[in-house]
Amino acid sequence: MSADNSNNTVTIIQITDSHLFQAADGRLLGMNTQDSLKEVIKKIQHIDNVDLILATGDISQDGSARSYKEFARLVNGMGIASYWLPGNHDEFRVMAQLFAGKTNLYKKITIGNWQIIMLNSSIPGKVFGKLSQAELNFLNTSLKNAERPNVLVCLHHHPVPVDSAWIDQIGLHNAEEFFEALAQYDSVRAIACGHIHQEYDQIHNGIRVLASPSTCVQFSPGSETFQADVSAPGYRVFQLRADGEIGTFVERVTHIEFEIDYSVKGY
Ligand SMILES: Nc1ncnc2c1ncn2[C@@H]1O[C@@H]2COP(=O)(O)O[C@H]2[C@H]1O
Repeated sequence: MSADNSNNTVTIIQITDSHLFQAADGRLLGMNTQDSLKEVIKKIQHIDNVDLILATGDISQDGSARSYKEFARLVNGMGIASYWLPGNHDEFRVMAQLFAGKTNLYKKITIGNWQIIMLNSSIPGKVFGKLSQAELNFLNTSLKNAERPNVLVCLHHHPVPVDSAWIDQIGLHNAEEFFEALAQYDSVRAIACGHIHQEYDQIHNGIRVLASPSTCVQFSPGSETFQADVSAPGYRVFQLRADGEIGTFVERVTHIEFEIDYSVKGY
């Protein structure tokens, strides 16, 4: 995808870890994930001049065709271009079949003065992530041939430890290779990931690593073991400036009580 407005700031919304179910009333740790995504979307619709939406994986909890169709219906309903990559809960084959010929699964987006690269870090049957040789090759080629001077790389799994023992075991297992690839170019301004169900913003190896809250349940930052958090569903706003600078912040749904079962110790 390409749009020629290279002097403009590009506004992007990252949504992640929606965990939709086949059933409209599907719940994750007690929270109805379709309802929480709808509330997040209502809030995003009040933001002016959004150029595109990036969904960074775990769109579905159960990989069902119905969950993807509902996600597409809700997200496309905003009338904003959106691009999606898979997470560990997703069934990429189902996504690819359903959205063949559509732009949603494009892996390279050129907009303003930015190149966005969408990676698939999921491995069937595993909760942790790993970039296959094919994905690493794609990353290298895309960085080499980047059509703009500033690059944002997106993937589901966090490529850095986030100070939470249980979450750090299920991150990107070949993060070293990933950072080695990025280090060969001076164009990479940031990495955006999901999976950790909490906001995150740190510099690693000179590159800014950012994560967004989930559109449903959150995990407690810094917890050694699995722990659902009290914070509300949300999303991250990115303002990608033409000079490579990034403005970014997280927003959350307010004034709505979501049901969460804190006694559940996993899913
Ligand atoms: N109690 C637990 N301990 C470790 N991992 C868990 C636990 N409960 C769930 N998980 C997995 O950890 C994952 C974290 O994010 P996901 O939403 O990908 O899906 C979650 C589950 O697959």
